[in-house]
Amino acid sequence: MTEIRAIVTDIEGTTSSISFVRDVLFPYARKRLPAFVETHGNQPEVQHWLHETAREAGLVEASRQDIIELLLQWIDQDRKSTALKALQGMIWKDGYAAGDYRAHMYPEVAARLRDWRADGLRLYVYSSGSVPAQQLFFRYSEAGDLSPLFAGYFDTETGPKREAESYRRIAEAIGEQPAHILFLSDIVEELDAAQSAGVHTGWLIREPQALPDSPRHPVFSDFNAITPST
Ligand SMILES: CSCCC(=O)C(=O)COP(=O)(O)O
Ligand SMILES: [Mg+2]
Repeated sequence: MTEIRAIVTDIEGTTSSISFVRDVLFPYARKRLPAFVETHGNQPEVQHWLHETAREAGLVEASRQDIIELLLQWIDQDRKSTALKALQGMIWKDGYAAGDYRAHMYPEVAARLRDWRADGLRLYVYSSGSVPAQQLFFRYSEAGDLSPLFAGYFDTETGPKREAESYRRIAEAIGEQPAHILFLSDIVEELDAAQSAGVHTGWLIREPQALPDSPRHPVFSDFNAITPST
């Protein structure tokens, strides 16, 4: 492997469990979204994302109630909408601040991120969650405040995670050739896209998931199994 200088990691299913996102964060946002939109719907940033929601759905004239219904459907469908993710992030902020939950981290993740930083690697996040949501996630993690370990965050405003161009943009933004970057994810289509852009890949397949017969990316059962060559 060429020298790896930067690691870009996904969150859900990679650093953290899918069930924390689906069973804790999503229901928290779902329950509070109608009141949040009613209370904060006139704030410019919230207004912007409500407008983007309607635009994404192709709705020309949508009432606030229509948009709320749509967003609730999208939460149930786990739609990776940039607008939904931005609004969810704003709602989650209160839950973290109140101590209602802390972000799940697989047990080895924090120590391994620290090792990589100590080895001089730069760490980044690329997730469908909005950048503010990612920052909260690592700041209020079960393993303490991990946010100082990261040099930057990318969300779907950079582009969809299943498109190669998004990984080229990330490489450019962090000032590295794709060949010096390792992208970690649990989703093979994201890894395919990263590989098409020339980025190295690591496929996190955690127990009890079965290993594929002939995986098209290097497979790791956890972060301890990853040794980026530097
Ligand atoms: C940033 S925390 C919330 C994660 C989230 O909403 C999500 O959709 C996770 O997607 P990922 O790209 O990290 O698999
Ligand atoms: Mg994932």
